[in-house]
Amino acid sequence: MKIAMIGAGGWGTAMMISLAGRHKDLVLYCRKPETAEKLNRERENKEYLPGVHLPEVIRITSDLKEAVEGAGCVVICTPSKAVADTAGKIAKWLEKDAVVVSASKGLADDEGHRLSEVIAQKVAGITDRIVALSGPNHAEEVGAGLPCATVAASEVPEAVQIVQDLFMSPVFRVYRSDDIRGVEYGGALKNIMALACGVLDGIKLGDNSRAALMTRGLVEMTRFGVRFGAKMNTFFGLSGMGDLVVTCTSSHSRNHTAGVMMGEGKTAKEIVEGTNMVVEGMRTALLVHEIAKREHIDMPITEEVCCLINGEHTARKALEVLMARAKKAESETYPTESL
Ligand SMILES: NC(=O)c1ccc[n+]([C@@H]2O[C@H](COP(=O)([O-])OP(=O)(O)OC[C@H]3O[C@@H](n4cnc5c(N)ncnc54)[C@H](O)[C@@H]3O)[C@@H](O)[C@H]2O)c1
Ligand SMILES: O=P(O)(O)OC[C@H](O)CO
Repeated sequence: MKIAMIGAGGWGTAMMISLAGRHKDLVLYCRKPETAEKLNRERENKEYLPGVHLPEVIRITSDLKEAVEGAGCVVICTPSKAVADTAGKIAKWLEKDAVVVSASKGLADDEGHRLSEVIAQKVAGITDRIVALSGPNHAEEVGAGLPCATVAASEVPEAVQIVQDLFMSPVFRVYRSDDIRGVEYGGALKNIMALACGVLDGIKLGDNSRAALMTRGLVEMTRFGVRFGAKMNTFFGLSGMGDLVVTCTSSHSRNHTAGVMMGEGKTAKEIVEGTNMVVEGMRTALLVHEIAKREHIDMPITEEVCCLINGEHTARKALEVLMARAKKAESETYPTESL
């Protein structure tokens, strides 16, 4: 089956390299012709995934029609803010009943639409085989062939089975899930907590406080997801806790790194302008905070992350606010869905 990857950042490139071990019809799409030409010439993505060879079997193009036409599986892996637009653009060349995979992490808009939802809207009438792929998978490690596990989720069982079969390898283990909401919310919201953990590490608050933040962060993520129809158990799996752990602790994480810089006093604007890479947690925090306010969902960590992004609180002030919250029983803070 032909597989098209739309987005040649670190993650799109790493997935292609992983797929190259077992597939022969692979096309990597990048927006700029000069980037496609450079990747073809150098066989290395020096900007987003340096040091990893791009196998010859991967064709690289800046022609979207060439990438999408004839593909049985199209993976969208742009920054979340560009997913809806990208899905709209691929629609006219998309094969009937092709599987479309959303591999980005974030929300589509401040209405709380998930990425797979906006993809489904854009490709309606052509295919309903939409799958979210999400888990603790840093591109640097996947590109280097280190082992990892992830989750493919969809409401369409045959679509999720196709993705599991296509992506599964001896070093890339794929689990199936029918809870696409939980998988997408987990992947989006853990980036907010990674920013917060980075801040905490930036001002050197220690390991105990990081464990507390990650645990309370998981409760907050779960509370939000369950309110919007996700299954609670999904947050305890790879796409929830698994991804939370890796993003809050790994030196590869752009979100954690950005948080460290915020803790050290850099502004959000300075951080975003200082990198070519996407720091999804900033956009997601602002979107989630708006939704949480509107829906009366208690999300104190997200709120403080937004105060930091907007320059309203210092890291010390955010800590003070979180530590001084009302006394309560731990159990009363869990979402109401029973396990
Ligand atoms: N890097 C990882 O380890 C990793 C792992 C899993 C998921 N993800 C997710 O995958 C998505 C992409 O991340 P990445 O790490 O590949 O990004 P990246 O920062 O490495 O690269 C961003 C890529 O997006 C392209 N881009 C920027 N704006 C665009 C636009 N408006 N339209 C189309 N393309 C645009 C850039 O040219 C570049 O190729 C994000 O949602 C991220 O959270 C990343
Ligand atoms: O580098 P980050 O913080 O964008 O995280 C990348 C992946 O989501 C980790 O699974």
